[in-house]
Amino acid sequence: MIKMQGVYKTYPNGVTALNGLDIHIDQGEFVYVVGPSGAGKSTFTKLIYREEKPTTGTVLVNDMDTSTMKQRRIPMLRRQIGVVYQDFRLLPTLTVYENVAFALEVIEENPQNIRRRVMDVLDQVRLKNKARFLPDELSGGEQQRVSIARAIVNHPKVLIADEPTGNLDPETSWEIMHILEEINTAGTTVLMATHSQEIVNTIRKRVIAIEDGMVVRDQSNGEYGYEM
Ligand SMILES: Nc1ncnc2c1ncn2[C@@H]1O[C@H](COP(=O)(O)OP(=O)(O)OP(=O)(O)O)[C@@H](O)[C@H]1O
Repeated sequence: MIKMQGVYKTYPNGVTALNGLDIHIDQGEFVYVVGPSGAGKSTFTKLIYREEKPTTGTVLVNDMDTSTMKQRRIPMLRRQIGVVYQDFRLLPTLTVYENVAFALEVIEENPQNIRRRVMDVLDQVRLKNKARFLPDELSGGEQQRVSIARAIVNHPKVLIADEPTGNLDPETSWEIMHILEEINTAGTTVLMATHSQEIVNTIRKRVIAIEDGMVVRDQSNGEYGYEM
């Protein structure tokens, strides 16, 4: 369902971030993307939700070719993909409820459905009791759970998490991992870029290691493989 073939990406400043990627990920997989800083992990994920386009090569997501896709089709692609960032990226003046509802309002979902779906998803990330809080009234782990709720409220086929535990303490990181595992068990493909040796070596999944813009390792039940 995610298929990259012969993908190269050179940014306008001349930096080559991806150097011939061939990757195939099936629906329902859980994949860690690991590798040194600057290896191309974020660039790889950005190609999937068409934040960036490859310089050459093809990127297929659910049979849509994101490399040649017309601008007006991008919203349709993004409806199938949820994204979670290291720094949460919540809107600071909106409540927890409003941050999550916003994702549905922009696609003009009807108000009754919005209410039901937002409360369901807040229940899933165990934050129903904080629906009226503002982001800065929450802990880092709670903010990340809101951002996960926002990412999945539209039932995406793919969830991309770019270092979702990067700003969190170990205990909170495990909570986030359990939520990501639950989402994956329900059928969503999860792609997680991470520098956490402990997480990758404990919750074993497929590991794709990228170095200098190339896949140097692709292991099922893999390990982190780098010294911290
Ligand atoms: N918008 C951009 N313009 C120019 N160069 C960029 C841009 N984004 C990333 N790069 C460069 O592309 C290379 C790969 O960056 P990328 O962010 O994909 O790496 P990464 O593996 O995610 O790194 P990290 O683990 O530090 O987040 C780096 O050399 C980076 O400086």
